[in-house]
Amino acid sequence: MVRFEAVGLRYPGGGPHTGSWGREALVDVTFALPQGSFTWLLGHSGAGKSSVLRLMHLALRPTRGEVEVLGLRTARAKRASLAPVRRRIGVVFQDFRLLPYLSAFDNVALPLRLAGQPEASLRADVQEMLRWVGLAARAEALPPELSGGEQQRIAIARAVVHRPALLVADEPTGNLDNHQARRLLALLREMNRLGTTVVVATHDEDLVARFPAPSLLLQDGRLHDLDGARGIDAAEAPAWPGPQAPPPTSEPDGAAALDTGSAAVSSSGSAAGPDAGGAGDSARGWTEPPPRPIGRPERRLRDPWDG
Ligand SMILES: Nc1ncnc2c1ncn2[C@@H]1O[C@H](COP(=O)(O)OP(=O)(O)OP(=O)(O)O)[C@@H](O)[C@H]1O
Repeated sequence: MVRFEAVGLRYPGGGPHTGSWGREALVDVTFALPQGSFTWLLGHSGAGKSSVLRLMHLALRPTRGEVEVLGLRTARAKRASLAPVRRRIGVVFQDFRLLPYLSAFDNVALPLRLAGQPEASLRADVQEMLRWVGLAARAEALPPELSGGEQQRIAIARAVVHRPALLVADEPTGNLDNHQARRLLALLREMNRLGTTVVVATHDEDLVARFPAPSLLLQDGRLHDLDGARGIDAAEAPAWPGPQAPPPTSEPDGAAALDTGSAAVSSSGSAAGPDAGGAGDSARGWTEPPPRPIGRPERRLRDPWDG
């Protein structure tokens, strides 16, 4: 669950060491997203979308109010308590944030290594993910040797390889063509169907129309229209076992997934056309099959394109 309560956020202003603060980038933002929900985060440039996501993945804390993520109230939490929660969050940054001196493989492997997964099992998981995003052949490439779209796909593979309980994505389709964007969304919806809470900030209205889901709309740092996001009913969805068993204290039971868009995913799959899998795709970057089982069988991702 993600909960914002009367959140205000101010960035330091007036330059370094001046001690002054700018105007509030977020003002009285209040909402709650149940575990397992899928939410669009909408708003014009500068409205505060990235700021909301930074609070969600614990890169920032609110200057007032409370932000609760995966059971942790972050506003006054001890620093040491943030790290284990961060490890359960996948982040797709607007500017990718790949480590330029690590290969594509090592970038994707990072969350698994941080979680202490043995190298032997880790190799298969990373290769699986690289295959899925169509970049298995570029495993040894350094990020500066990859195109913008390829870097974005590596960033996406890194964000989802450890099956996070919460995935936040900041304009994840910005460098992808329409076909790749639809496939990415199908993957995110499939992860969501399995129980991951997903929040996607975007300007892409076509994508939002294609994958309808509750949305949060920001205007000048204020929540404008909750569009039902406050009232998501998460009761019916299956529990998400999660790639890393959550620490016992971290999450109330009953974590549930809301499949608000499985029909949209399916129809998108068919809309992708007869070449949605197979050779046609590898030319465009994404290959079939989508991720084969990673980890225990019950944690497998189903093929989002199998209708
Ligand atoms: N590091 C920062 N320091 C100072 N002000 C910032 C910082 N980051 C964002 N802001 C300000 O906070 C406000 C919200 O910015 P934010 O990046 O959250 O918007 P956004 O909706 O994500 O925009 P975009 O779609 O262009 O990425 C803006 O007024 C911006 O100038």
